[in-house]
Parts: sequence; C-alpha cells; structure tokens
Amino acid sequence: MTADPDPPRWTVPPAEYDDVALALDGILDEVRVTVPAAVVSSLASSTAASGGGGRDDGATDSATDDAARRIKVADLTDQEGTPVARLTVTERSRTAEGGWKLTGTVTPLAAREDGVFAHLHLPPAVVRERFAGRKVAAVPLDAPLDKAALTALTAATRAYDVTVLLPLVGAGSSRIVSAHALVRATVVAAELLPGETLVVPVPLARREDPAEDTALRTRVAEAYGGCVEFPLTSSAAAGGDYPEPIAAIVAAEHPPPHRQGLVVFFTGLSGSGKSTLARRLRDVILERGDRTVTLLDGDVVRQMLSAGLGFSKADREANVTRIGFVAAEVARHGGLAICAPIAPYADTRARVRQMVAEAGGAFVLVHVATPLAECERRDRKGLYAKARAGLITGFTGISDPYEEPTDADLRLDTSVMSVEEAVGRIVDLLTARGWLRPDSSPAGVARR
Ligand SMILES: Nc1ncnc2c1ncn2[C@@H]1O[C@H](COP(=O)(O)OS(=O)(=O)O)[C@@H](OP(=O)(O)O)[C@H]1O
Ligand SMILES: Nc1ncnc2c1ncn2[C@@H]1O[C@H](COP(=O)(O)OP(=O)(O)O)[C@@H](O)[C@H]1O
Repeated sequence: MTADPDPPRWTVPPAEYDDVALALDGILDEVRVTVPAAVVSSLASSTAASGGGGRDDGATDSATDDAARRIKVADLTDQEGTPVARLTVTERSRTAEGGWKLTGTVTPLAAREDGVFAHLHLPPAVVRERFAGRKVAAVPLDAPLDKAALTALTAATRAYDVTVLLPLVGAGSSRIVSAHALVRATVVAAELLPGETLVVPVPLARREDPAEDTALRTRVAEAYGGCVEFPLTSSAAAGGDYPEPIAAIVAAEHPPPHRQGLVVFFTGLSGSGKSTLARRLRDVILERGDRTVTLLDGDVVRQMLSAGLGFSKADREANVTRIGFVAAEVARHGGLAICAPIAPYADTRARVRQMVAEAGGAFVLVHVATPLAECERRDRKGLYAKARAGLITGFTGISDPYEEPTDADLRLDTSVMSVEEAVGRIVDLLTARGWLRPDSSPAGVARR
C-alpha cells in the first residue's frame, strides 16, 4: 500500500492528543481521533475541483463521506501545528453528529516537548529496562496522597524493590488539584515513602465511563512494570488529612472564596443600567479595598477587543465569547472581572459560564431586568428612536431577540430601585457567598 503523498493534517483536541502520547509510548495499541469537518470538506472540495462535481462549495454529502473514507494516513499536530504523529487508519466510523472518527496506529514524527512536568516523562520501556530484574510496584494516582493513603501505600508496596508513582495528568484527570499540583504533591509523597521511588507523569485522559478509566489505569500500571493492590483512585478528597507539605500544595489550589477568581456578568437591554451598575460596583469594591477589579464594559470592549464586529448573531456571539475568554483568564489568576454586555443569547452566556468554571472561577449572572419601556424612555444615545424609525435594524428588544435568563443569580429592575440599592444587593450577595469579606466595608461606603 502506498501512503498519501501529502496526508491531511489537523490539530487534535487535548484528550486525543494525550491518547496519541500514550500510543507513541506503547501503552495504547491504537488511537481514535475526530476528523474536523473542515478537513473533510476541504478534501471533498479539492476532489470536486479536480472534476468530482458537487454543491456550491464543491462538496456534496456523499463527496464528504467519500473523502473521509479515502483518508488512509493523516498527520496529527500539537496545538502549535507541529506534526507529532502519523496515523495509519485501520477503521472509520460516523459519529452521532454526522462527523467522522478514525481509528489507527501512530508512529512518531516529532518528540513531544510539552505537557505537565514533561522533563519527568519516561516511556514505560525505559522504566522497565532501568529496573529490570527488580520487583516494581506501579501506582497510578489521580489525587494527592493523604496520610491514610500513604500508610496504605507503604503497606501495599512493602514487598517491592521500587515504587513507581504515576500521577495522571491527562485531560480532565484530577478533580481535586491541577495536574501540575498533582505532580508536585506526588513528588513530595515519593520522598515520604520508604525505599526507592520514581515519579512519572502519565497523560491519561479521563473517560466518561469509570470502568474504562479503571481498565486503562491498570493498563498504564502494567506497562510501567507491575500493578499493586491499591485503590487506583485515591480516596483522598479536598480537605483530607494531608502531611504538611502536601497540605500546603492542596491549600494553595483551594483559596478562600474572597481570593477565588470571580466573574460578575451583567446582562440586559441597552439602557437597562448595566454600565452604570458595573462601574458603581467596581468603585464600591475598590473603595472597600479587598479585591482588584477588571471592568469589561460593553462599549469599551467593542472599541478594543471586538473592533470591527457588528450586531449580527454571529458577531454578538463572538463579542460575548471574547469577553468571557478574557474574564475567565482574569478569574484563573484569582481576579475579579465585571462584564457588562447585552449578551442576548442564553447559549453564549452558558458558554461563558462554562469557560469561567473551567478556569476555576465562580460566576454570578446579574440580569438587569429594567423593562423595555423604561430603557426606551431613557434612550440616552437616541438609538431606540432610530430603531423604531427603522434607521437601525436588528436592535435588541425592538427588532432583534433578547433571551431572558432563567439562570440569573440576581434580577434587578432599575426602574424601581436606585443605583445604590441595586449595587447594595449585589454586594450583599457577593458577601453572603464569601467572595467579599464582610468586615472590609468601611461603614456607609456601599450604601450612601
Ligand atoms: N443593533 C444593536 N443592538 C443593540 N445594541 C446596539 C446595536 N447597535 C449599536 N448598539 C450599541 O451597542 C451596545 C451593545 O453592545 P454589546 O457589545 O453590549 O452587545 S452584544 O452583547 O454584543 O449584543 C449598546 O450599548 P449599551 O446601551 O451600553 O448596551 C448600544 O448602544
Ligand atoms: N436605578 C438605576 N440604575 C442604573 N441606571 C439608572 C438608574 N436610574 C437611572 N439610570 C440611568 O439609566 C441609564 C442607564 O444607562 P447604562 O448604564 O449605559 O445602561 P446599559 O449599559 O445597560 O446600556 C443611565 O443614564 C443611568 O443614569
């Protein structure tokens, strides 16, 4: 069989990238990867352009199916686009969403240089060779070891010459601490265990199915030279009784709420009062002095981050997603971001909520539910009048949708409450949930 002269290439998502790494290390026999729709349609279009016929963009549905079926070899790249592995396809299948998955074997194209504690990485073959002739206990870990787990592990590995600790750092692998902290905590644990130890991070991505996770962990342990009877998923939970140096690593990842990343996200019609409340909230928090604040106001964002975007559904989604991305990064570092776009679509707001959660931040949705009639009466910028006159099309609330949130943490109607009252309600909520400290407000500042 001859390989395609110029195989298609694409960037695989993190979990698939982790599987590729495990397959290159010989832990998995095969990988199963998703073919991006754009890759299939561009293959189909290029066939059509060379005489295959098709729809406007040159690709019919059967042409895209044919194109996916014709992929025999593909180059899989890392996030920067560097090809890391060549896939030789053994099987193809359709996904429920109508896309394609390819299964196959991989060969290396470039050494994987990135990843969590990459310098500690050792392939199983190297570890087995290093400890040849010795009795090796290999223990996958997805949580920091607490005192009880360390005692159990010490007992379980007593009869072994070497203990290889395998912190699982693949996509979605640890729910208690970050992958980096898990490796740090494991390095500390290794020093607390008797006998010879080695720490090797393994990028095993978490599956949906716990049985599959367990089977894969056993496979990882066996690849590294042996498996001991030890609960593969550590029973340790956040708040477990950890030895001091591990406790410090876990605690650093679980700051008290007033130092946790937080996004306060205002949504509401134009003129509802989002910017006014967002600015006042920022000032109140700065006056209290307990947190720094990044304000991502709708108008300012549109000049900076979203210059050039208009008000079509796609442009609004892009604008709000960009705001969410920046806010999530602020939250990732323990900051407080206040956002104030109209954000008319529930899906986009949910996506922002998700991005913030993935960055480890908390998310508070404030619906500024001032009735349209009052927003229109205010009409500070004269835009409602223009929208009514048909001079502006697709104006939110007049000729474009606003999907009322059903998941708001607070609903504030500024036609019946003052700015100070509304901001006071938000401060009360943030304080009740611990994101602001109750004792840091100089009397009378929050409510004048
Ligand atoms: N067609 C249309 N619809 C709604 N709003 C319009 C439109 N055209 C311009 N403007 C002005 O743009 C401001 C809204 O921008 P946002 O970035 O907050 O909107 S969105 O979240 O992307 O939907 C909004 O400002 P605010 O009044 O501060 O909300 C309007 O002044
Ligand atoms: N209780 C209130 N809360 C917020 N804004 C109010 C209130 N009462 C009157 N306003 C006025 O309504 C207007 C709201 O405009 P703005 O804050 O720019 O809204 P948005 O950002 O939602 O478009 C401002 O002129 C503000 O002074």
